[in-house]
Amino acid sequence: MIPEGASLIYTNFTARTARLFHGLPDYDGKAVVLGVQRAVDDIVEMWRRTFFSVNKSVALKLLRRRLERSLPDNCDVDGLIVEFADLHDLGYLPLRIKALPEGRRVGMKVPFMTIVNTDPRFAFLTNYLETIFSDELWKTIVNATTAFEYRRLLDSAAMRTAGSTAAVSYQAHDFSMRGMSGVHDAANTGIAHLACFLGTDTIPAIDVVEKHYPEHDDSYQYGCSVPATEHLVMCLGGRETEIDTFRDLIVKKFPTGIVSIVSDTWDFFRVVTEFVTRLKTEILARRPDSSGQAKVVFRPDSGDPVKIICGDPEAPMGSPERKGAVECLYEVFGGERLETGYILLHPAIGVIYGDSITLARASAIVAGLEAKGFASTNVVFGVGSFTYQYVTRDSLSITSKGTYAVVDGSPTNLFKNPATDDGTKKSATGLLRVDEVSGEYVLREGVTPGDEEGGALQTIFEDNVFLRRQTWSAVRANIEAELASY
Ligand SMILES: O=P(O)(O)OC[C@H]1O[C@H](OP(=O)(O)OP(=O)(O)O)[C@H](O)[C@@H]1O
Repeated sequence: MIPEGASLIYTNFTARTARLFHGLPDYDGKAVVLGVQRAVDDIVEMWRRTFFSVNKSVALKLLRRRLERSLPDNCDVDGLIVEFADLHDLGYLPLRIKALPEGRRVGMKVPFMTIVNTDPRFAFLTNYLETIFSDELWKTIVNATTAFEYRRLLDSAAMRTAGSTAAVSYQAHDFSMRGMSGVHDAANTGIAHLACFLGTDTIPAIDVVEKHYPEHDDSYQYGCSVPATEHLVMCLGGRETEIDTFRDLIVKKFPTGIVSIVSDTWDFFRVVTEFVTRLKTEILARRPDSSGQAKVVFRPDSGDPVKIICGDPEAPMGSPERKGAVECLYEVFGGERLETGYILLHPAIGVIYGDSITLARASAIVAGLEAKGFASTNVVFGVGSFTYQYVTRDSLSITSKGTYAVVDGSPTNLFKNPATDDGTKKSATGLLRVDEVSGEYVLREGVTPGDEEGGALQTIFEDNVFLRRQTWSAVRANIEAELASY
């Protein structure tokens, strides 16, 4: 549909508005740039595997079959096939992709990526790829922005109540995989959590960062987990002998290090009162493993998370339910009063809650613990699909728009600005340049081709060659710098 004389099309990707994003009350409306490198790698590889490396006649036959069977006959399939035949002869995607550094945060309507064709025969390609780039990127960016908010919440609560953020890298653990849309989705958006935290049960996300953001040091820690039971394990042990299942796990199967045990199979408050009293000697006798820790972590998994952890003010006076999990464990094991004045539970025990956690619930739990005099780091959060799947592309309105083209040799600035919109959908125009001014990314529109070459958007990919690859430690360093400057 584009004019025959079009030789260049230039498009940008941007987050347009955070109106629907659920951040902390002081969220400043920026998006975390993440996943571009992974998406470019996978899209290029997908084209290699399904098109360029397939015998030309076979590739074109498959393409023709799909086009003819899915489009009405008013479409010029022969014309499309000629374009794809030429592309197959070229043998790669003739694109220049520029992006902001991953792990940095960018304001709304400032592009984090631009794409332009490098061969005048394939101007159509730029926006032909709009959908797949959007599809591969939006959720990683939204979830990285959410993970950043969890990190801000937990860092600031830890500083206030524990006097240190040392434990926070492990204080949010990714529980989302079973609630995501397949392995691809879980893995490629699970990297968002790993940009801000180390703990994850989305193991394929570790594979993704190791593959696409490799470190030189083979011992680099991209992400980690701990031994943890599911309800099945507890059910297999039997209701009447549940305490024996706990004892077996604590004493025989995992006599050292961290072990996390789901504890609500029948009666959570019986576990954190009666069972822990009976098992106290065995729990305190456990020894550190290579992590330097020896901790039994109790996992409630039902009820109101805030009340279960912090206590239910409407429960009967003196009842375990009124005290909540942390206070119950404190009564049995004690803890240390930190210099901040808040109490940290004995290092031999801990609590993780991972059922339908949201930023709002995590905030309420942290505040509830603080109000009771307990450090925020007494609880670890299992951040699951209730956080990472309850999002849409509109959470940050991530979109792609063509802003510049060359047609019949003439450059033209493009833009949309619908009269029926409130201005949110108004696009940038012309060639774009992003500069960093006092730590903020600022967009300049309609710049010259020479000016477009400079600025913070850096060429990461050109004509099948990845030119600038970030390591995961560089991504995390950017996240840390963003946290420090918030
Ligand atoms: O809801 P999410 O945010 O994804 O959190 C993860 C949840 O997934 C698991 O539940 P599971 O499906 O095993 O069963 P359950 O709901 O009966 O606990 C886990 O026990 C958490 O409760």
